[in-house]
Amino acid sequence: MPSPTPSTDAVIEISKLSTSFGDHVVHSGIDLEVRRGEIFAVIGGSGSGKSTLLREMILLHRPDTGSIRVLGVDLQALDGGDANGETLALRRRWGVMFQHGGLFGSLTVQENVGLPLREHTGLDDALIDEIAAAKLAMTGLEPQVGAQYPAELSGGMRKRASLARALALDPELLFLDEPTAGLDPESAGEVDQLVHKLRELFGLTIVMITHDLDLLWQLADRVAVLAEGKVQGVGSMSELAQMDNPAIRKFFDGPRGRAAHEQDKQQADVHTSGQTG
Ligand SMILES: Nc1ncnc2c1ncn2[C@@H]1O[C@H](COP(=O)(O)OP(=O)(O)OP(=O)(O)O)[C@@H](O)[C@H]1O
Repeated sequence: MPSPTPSTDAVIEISKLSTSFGDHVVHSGIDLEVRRGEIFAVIGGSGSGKSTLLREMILLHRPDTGSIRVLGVDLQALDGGDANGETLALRRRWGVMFQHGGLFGSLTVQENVGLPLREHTGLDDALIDEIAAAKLAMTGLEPQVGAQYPAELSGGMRKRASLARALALDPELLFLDEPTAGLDPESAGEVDQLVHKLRELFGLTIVMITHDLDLLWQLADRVAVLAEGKVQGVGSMSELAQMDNPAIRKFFDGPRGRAAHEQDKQQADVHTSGQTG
């Protein structure tokens, strides 16, 4: 269930952001704000620049113009690449779950989860293993999974392991790139519940890119719609569903959009009748 009272304290502030690849303009003056404690989703058609925006927020790509502040730090002002102390300090305050997991095939699951701790802390191996095991448990994986290799896991387990790694350094901010893509509905539902639990337990701010309408209706506090290089609208799914903007309407009026909306309404009805009955 989306949180009804997210804080207004901004964790990410994006202003007048523009990005091009050659003469292909991907972002043309994007303004966005992500507030502390909210689950914020970015949606848009294929090629609308969602992944590029995510990459810009985590210092993997530099926009042409505009500014991005993450956790109070102006990313454009950071200098010196990854070796820079301020960059490292910032990187360890966020966790990223990449679309395809991004796990190293030659390392066990536990070694993968412990990797950020090895890179960013001076902790000894025994303690790193202990923390990695705790993170795996947090994401609902059995202890023996730690000794397995990514190729031995199901898609849902790989997502969980990737999430465990993203949580290794107890981040304040979590980026999820298509967290349920490629999963069967049951596994997708489990990831959905897990993300919800993480936010409830740790007050994480979560930014996700997703095409998953169930996830959007169930989880997102606010959603930004990208199209034609611009943010076409920002709001809760219910608010967006009311907006009279062709790019947003296209999203909601498609068959999948209508089906998901119907499902959400049914759930709301069940919830309401449960409360009053
Ligand atoms: N490194 C790059 N070099 C050249 N063009 C790129 C590069 N990265 C992205 N693009 C282009 O920028 C546009 C936006 O890509 P991006 O991956 O951000 O879109 P997206 O909204 O995430 O799409 P999808 O939903 O299909 O993943 C696309 O046209 C893509 O081809």
